[in-house]
Amino acid sequence: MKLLPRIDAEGGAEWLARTATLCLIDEARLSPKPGLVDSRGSGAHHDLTLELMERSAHSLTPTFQALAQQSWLRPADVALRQTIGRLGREGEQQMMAATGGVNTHRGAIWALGLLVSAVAMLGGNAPAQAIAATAAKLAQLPDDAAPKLFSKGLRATHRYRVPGAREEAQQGFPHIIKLALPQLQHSRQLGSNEAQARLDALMAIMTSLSDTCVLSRAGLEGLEAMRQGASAVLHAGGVASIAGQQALAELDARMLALNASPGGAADLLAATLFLDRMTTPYLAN
Ligand SMILES: CC(C)(COP(=O)(O)OP(=O)(O)OC[C@H]1O[C@@H](n2cnc3c(N)ncnc32)[C@H](O)[C@@H]1O)[C@@H](O)C(=O)NCCC(=O)NCCS
Ligand SMILES: Nc1ncnc2c1ncn2[C@@H]1O[C@H](COP(=O)(O)OP(=O)(O)OP(=O)(O)O)[C@@H](O)[C@H]1O
Repeated sequence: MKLLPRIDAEGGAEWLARTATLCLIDEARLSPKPGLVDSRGSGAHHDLTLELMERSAHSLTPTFQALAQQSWLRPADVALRQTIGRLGREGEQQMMAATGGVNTHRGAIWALGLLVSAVAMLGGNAPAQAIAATAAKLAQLPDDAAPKLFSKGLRATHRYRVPGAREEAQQGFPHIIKLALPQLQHSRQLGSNEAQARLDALMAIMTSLSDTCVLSRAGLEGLEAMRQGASAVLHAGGVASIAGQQALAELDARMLALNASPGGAADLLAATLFLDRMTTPYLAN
């Protein structure tokens, strides 16, 4: 794998932040995504629009930049964990201020925030697996300053006894490393265009994630519909094939009927695009 040239802390932090924001915007615009906000419309969401998602993404650039600056060449220890926990929570507040109190990117701040920190800890240059493993170390450390708040995601992980956003990070983002990135590369190699390859990567995540957004809104029936529908798209030949496009349209209709939206999968797609840009020179900017 070819890596990017080594970069310095200041320019590196700015570049990482810009790239993370771009990945959020790329994810939001990518269409057609089942149940999610995309350039066609709001999906299963009544309080979200593409414009709001983009405004939210831009509001997070300073947070990502501060995360990168504070993490540059630092080791994974409790002090750094507490710093990035504080910056992440401040980022959530900035997001809420920019969106008028709507949760657009809570899960994305968590996943991308940890990954931005991890790249910076590694000096701005490392393979995807090393970045994910470093982010996992951070996620495993305690953050005693974190308020013990109730959340829908936490309730879903307890009720259904499944891993959620926290565990995905603590395990080193297996849905990105083992499913999404390999699928992205595979679909590109088969000649899919970039949007099709990204949609295939989203499908790969959706075949197995316990997405607490889906569980909170549509229970196990919604989760099963998501997983089966995404498998059907990939088995039909992926989004580049006519049969795959048909299966994707069916999945979209099913998710809308169930009021289900795979927001966790969308966050992990944005994080996948980020790791892809970190390690694919022609996509870097
Ligand atoms: C751990 C987090 C995600 C809270 O998780 P919790 O499940 O309690 O909350 P919540 O339901 O609001 O958020 C979960 C979000 O993650 C996404 N998600 C859902 N399921 C999954 C999954 N299986 N895998 C990954 N992401 C998922 C969804 O978008 C969902 O909205 C995080 O918000 C947090 O602790 N933030 C504090 C600040 C911090 O420590 N930041 C450090 C890094 S910047
Ligand atoms: N393109 C997208 N469309 C919709 N959601 C997305 C998209 N990308 C990421 N998400 C994620 O989905 C989550 C939103 O899910 P959801 O609306 O279920 O959360 P909520 O605000 O907790 O619940 P509710 O809207 O039911 O009150 C966000 O935290 C965000 O991280």
